[in-house]
Amino acid sequence: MEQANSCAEILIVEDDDINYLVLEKILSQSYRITRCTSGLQCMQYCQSKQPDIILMDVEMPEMDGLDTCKLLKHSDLTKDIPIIFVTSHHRDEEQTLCWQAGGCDFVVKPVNALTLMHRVKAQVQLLHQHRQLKKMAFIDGLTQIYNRHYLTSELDKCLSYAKRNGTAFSLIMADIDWFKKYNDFYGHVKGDECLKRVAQLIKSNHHRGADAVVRYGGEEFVCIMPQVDINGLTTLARGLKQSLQDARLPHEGSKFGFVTLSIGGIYSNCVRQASGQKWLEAADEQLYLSKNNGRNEISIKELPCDE
Ligand SMILES: Nc1nc2c(ncn2[C@@H]2O[C@H](COP(=O)(O)OP(=O)(O)OP(=O)(O)O)[C@@H](O)[C@H]2O)c(=O)[nH]1
Repeated sequence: MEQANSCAEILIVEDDDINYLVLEKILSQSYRITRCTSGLQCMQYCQSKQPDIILMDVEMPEMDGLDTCKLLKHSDLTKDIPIIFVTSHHRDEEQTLCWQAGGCDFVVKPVNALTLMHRVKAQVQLLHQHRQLKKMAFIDGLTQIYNRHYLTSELDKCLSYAKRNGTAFSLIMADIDWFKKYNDFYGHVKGDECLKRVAQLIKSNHHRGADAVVRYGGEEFVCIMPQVDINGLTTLARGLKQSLQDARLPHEGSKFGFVTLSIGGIYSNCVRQASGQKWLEAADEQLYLSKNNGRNEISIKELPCDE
């Protein structure tokens, strides 16, 4: 595999050196180029790292470009990568096979440099727009952290990944205490300000890129933490409680005098239950234990495994 340049990453899957060099010369001015020389190598590469776009040769020994494309489109991890076929086939039925396999476009050999540049540029633009829209759809307008749609979309995927790899996973559900009284005392505008501050405090408690902080409901938050075990979860939950204590956001309606969170934590040191719904229900139970224990409390439990 060879790398060059910056910006979007284009993976060129091409077994022939001359053909590869032609494509690389056209694209390497504007994009980062990676090369795989077979369908199998491409599959392996994409499991660990997903390129922005794939330029796929159709004819390759062992696994051809069409079969490679079909396999990529079957995996959650790779199904959204746009695949442009590079084909010497001109007939309609051969080009139809490219579309049917899941390709988003194709260029014919011998490759016209201008056509290739424009086809790739169009896909890169679509990709940016798609990512922007996805980001907007997944961000909570008030707090600017992830929203419930994000959780619904990502939690099961993260859990399946953890289950496949037998790794740890933890989840926190946290709810601001007596928030109705906060709104009643300070008004909704200040209530919104408080939600923003708390969201930022929760976010700044997490330093790993894999963690995600979500506004789950009105004054309820969820943190998902891949590869975090009981020790990590305990540290993070205590850190969260402490950061609220340090911030001391005034709350006249609370017996503590400042804004606090009731926290429910669920962990599995080796994930076997991949249903996000089950994790959320279990975290909710722990959260309500914390509420019943007087609030500003942490309750943590291992996820019961019913498999
Ligand atoms: N300002 C503001 N308030 C909100 C928002 N979303 C939900 N709330 C308020 O959050 C309050 C939640 O009240 P409850 O569910 O009774 O819970 P609580 O008062 O926090 O009581 P405990 O959870 O039992 O400690 C309600 O008054 C909602 O109106 C929001 O976006 N902005």
